[in-house]
Amino acid sequence: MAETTLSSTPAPAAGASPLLRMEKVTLRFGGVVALDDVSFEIQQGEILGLIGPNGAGKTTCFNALTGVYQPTSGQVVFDGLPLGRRKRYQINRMGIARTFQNIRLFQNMTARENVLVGADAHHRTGVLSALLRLPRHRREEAEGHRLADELLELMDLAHRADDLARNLSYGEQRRLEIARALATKPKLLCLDEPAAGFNPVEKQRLMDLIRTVRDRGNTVLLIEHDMRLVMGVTDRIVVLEFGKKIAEGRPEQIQNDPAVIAAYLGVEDDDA
Ligand SMILES: Nc1ncnc2c1ncn2[C@@H]1O[C@H](COP(=O)(O)OP(=O)(O)OP(=O)(O)O)[C@@H](O)[C@H]1O
Repeated sequence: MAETTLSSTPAPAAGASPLLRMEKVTLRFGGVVALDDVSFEIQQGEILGLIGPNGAGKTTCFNALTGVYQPTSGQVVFDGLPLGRRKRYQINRMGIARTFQNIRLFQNMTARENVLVGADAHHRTGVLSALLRLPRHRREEAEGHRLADELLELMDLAHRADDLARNLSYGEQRRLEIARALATKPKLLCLDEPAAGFNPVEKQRLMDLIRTVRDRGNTVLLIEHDMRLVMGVTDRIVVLEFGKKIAEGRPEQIQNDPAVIAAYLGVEDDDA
């Protein structure tokens, strides 16, 4: 068995508590063990990459921490609270937002309206105050519009604000998804293959955007197949293979880890 970098993972700052903890999470689909006793932490303010060959369990991991699936055993703790059996919208309100591998926008709504849907999800006032146009609702509405415009600007989409989502280019739609997720004011933003289908220039731009998002105070969990992007933008990386965590560490450690190299080359790591 090749040595992994588990022991060389940088220790969190003294006194810091992780934003998210996966604690011995196992998730089975019938006979398939999609996640097998997986534990890792995401520290506040870091960009963590989640990588692994096809079918390794990355998306299942996202699904476990956004409430799409319940772990068969183990638990996810976010901001000090176990997610338990909370529903997706409740987890979103706790501060976890995500984008999807396949773009899921409201295609017949404008870019701004798509972002406003995200902002609305965060509003505290209900239908009655909306109908009565109570001051608190009006304030939330104005704040939602301000935030939508700020996020469209951030994602370089201000000039597309009034265009229907379906008329946006592929890259613009991907950035709009990120803007919509950010509109829910998440503490943790989970990006599922945000660079899929991007050319090198778009990938570089996305790396800059991810850094900007972190600099705004978000923590980022990134699933991505493009190794240059992952190595270039993440602080730490967790590697899965066949549902198990096989390594964890800084990009330069992961890049040279024999178990990771073996997993990607599809050879036995004893032979590597
Ligand atoms: N809803 C489901 N029902 C049954 N099996 C599933 C389901 N979702 C995922 N799996 C299986 O769990 C395993 C992990 O899949 P998952 O999609 O999490 O991998 P992944 O690392 O995200 O792969 P990719 O990089 O190809 O997207 C695979 O064997 C997959 O077939």
